[in-house]
This record gives sequence, C-alpha cells and structure tokens, in this order.
Amino acid sequence: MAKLIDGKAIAATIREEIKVEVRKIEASVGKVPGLATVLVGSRTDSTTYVRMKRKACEEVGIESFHTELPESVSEEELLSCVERLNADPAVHGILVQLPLPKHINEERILSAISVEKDVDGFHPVNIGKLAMKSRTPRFVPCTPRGCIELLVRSNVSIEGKCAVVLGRSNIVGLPVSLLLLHRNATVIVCHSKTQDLPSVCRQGDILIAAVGRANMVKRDWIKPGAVVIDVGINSIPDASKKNGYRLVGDVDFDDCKDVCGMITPVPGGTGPMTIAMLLRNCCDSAKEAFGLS
Ligand SMILES: Nc1nc2c(c(=O)[nH]1)N[C@@H](CN(C=O)c1ccc(C(=O)N[C@@H](CCC(=O)O)C(=O)O)cc1)CN2
Repeated sequence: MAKLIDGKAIAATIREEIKVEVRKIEASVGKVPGLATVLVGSRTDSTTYVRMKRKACEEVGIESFHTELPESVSEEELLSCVERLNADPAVHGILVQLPLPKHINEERILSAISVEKDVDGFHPVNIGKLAMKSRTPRFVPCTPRGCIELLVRSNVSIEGKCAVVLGRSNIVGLPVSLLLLHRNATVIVCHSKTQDLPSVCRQGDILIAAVGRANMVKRDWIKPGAVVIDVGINSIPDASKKNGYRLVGDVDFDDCKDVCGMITPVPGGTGPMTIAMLLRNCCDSAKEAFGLS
C-alpha cells in the first residue's frame, strides 16, 4: 500500500501556523486580515465551499465579509460589488466563488478584482506573471499552490523529475504545470485529445490528476512508485450513504493504491489544502497592506 499524503492533517498544520501569524499581526497593528466572499446563486457545492472558507477564516481569526447575490444578478451589479470590495480597506482578499452563472462573463469579473486583493490568483496579471520565469505573481492560485505544498511537506523532490499533469484548466492544470516547471521538473501536460493517455501518464514520477472525471486513472496509467496527487472531487451515486452519494477522485484509489509510492485521498487530499492556501494568501495580502512583509 502506498504512503498516504494526508491533506487534511497538513492543512490543519498550516491553519495553525496562520492562526499564530494573525495573532502577531493583530498585536502589531491592532487589525486583522479580512476576506470578502462573494457567492452568486445557490449551487449546493459552491454554498458548501464558501461556508467552509468562512468557517476556516473564523477559526484562524481572519474576518470574513460575505455577499450573496441571486442567480439572476446582472454583470454590472456583480462588477459594482467587486468595485465596492476593491475600495474597502478592511478587505485584503476578494474571492468570487466559481463557477458563475452562464450569463456572466467570468473573465470580466475576475479581471475587475484588484490585483492586490486577488487571493484566488485568477487575475490575468497574476496568471501572466506566473507564466514568466523572471516575474513573481502577487498571488498563486490556491489548489495548485496546495499541490506543491503537499509535495514539499511530504519531502518529495520535484527538481529533475518527470511530472505529468492530466488536465489543462485555468484553475488547476495550467497553473500547477507552471509551478512544477519553475521548480525544474520536466512537465508533460496531457488532456482529452492526447493520444494514448495511459502511456503518457505512466511516464510521470509525479502525476497530478485534475481532469474532473471520476475514477478515470487506473493502475496501468501509473509508473510504479510514482507520487500521485488527485485533484478531482467528483460525487458518484452510492445507495449505502445517507445522502445517496460519495466523493471520489480522478484516480481509482483502490485500483492504484498498491502501485504508487504516495497518493492523496479524496476527500482529505487537495480539497482542504485549497482552503488553507486561501487563508495563506489572504494573510500575506494583509501583511503587505499593513507594511509588515
Ligand atoms: N473562486 C474559486 N472557486 C472555486 C475554487 C477556487 O479555488 N476558487 N476551487 C473549486 C472548489 N473549492 C473551492 O472553492 C473547493 C473544493 C473542495 C474543497 C474541499 O475541502 N473538499 C473536501 C470535501 C468537501 C465535501 O465534503 O464536500 C475534501 O476534498 O476533502 C475545498 C474547496 C471550484 N471553485
């Protein structure tokens, strides 16, 4: 059986570190970091994630400011909400929960968030800087940053390794491949149009699965001993569960657990790290605003 990379435990450690930092910030300037969360509509998953983010803020002492807008909100109304939060000095980070309803231009909204408060790291300027070797983005997207943190805190060396990233989304696949490249991995990005996905994935000393398809990766896709980071969070029907479903990753855990060297579980892998990294980004943003960094 592979060694389990316990994202829940690592995220808890990071949250404790942030809690200490927030106390120090308060002792030094008499203010705490503030995170604004914006939820549009009432998707069950988005509502759950925003609730988890606000609870995590409360636990570490970050103040959260919550705005809920109806599914029918216009792009202009959402933009003016973002403008209001940009101008609010108590807000150091702005998080607009994704996905947004179809009638709203996501890119326009994300571009309107102040680069200095873009704790999700989705602003084109932050993404653009991430793509440039010589530039440092103000913020790195939370899930990709969490993947790297999991590797580092599990003593996995990245330099010189072949890292295969399955998936090319703006939120995970693309940024995580850039982060791996900056750490001197040889990076292969593969996707739905890649020919012979199993043999491409099998090249990876590190495999990051971020494709959003339940249990897609099987044991013959994995190089023996590889480190597998499963970013997928997919719900599948399960009659034995009270709510009728359970969460699984993009990797078929039971099929793969004996072939890889290390693996993240779902739930309890990259999900908790996404929230820990959001707190990290928000705390860093406040420190910069207070002149403490
Ligand atoms: N503005 C953003 N929107 C979205 C992001 C994001 O980073 N910023 N990422 C995802 C969803 N997401 C955060 O928003 C997220 C997903 C999952 C988890 C998590 O902790 N999952 C748990 C299981 C939770 C459950 O039981 O339902 C786990 O994996 O253990 C946290 C955050 C899309 N949108």
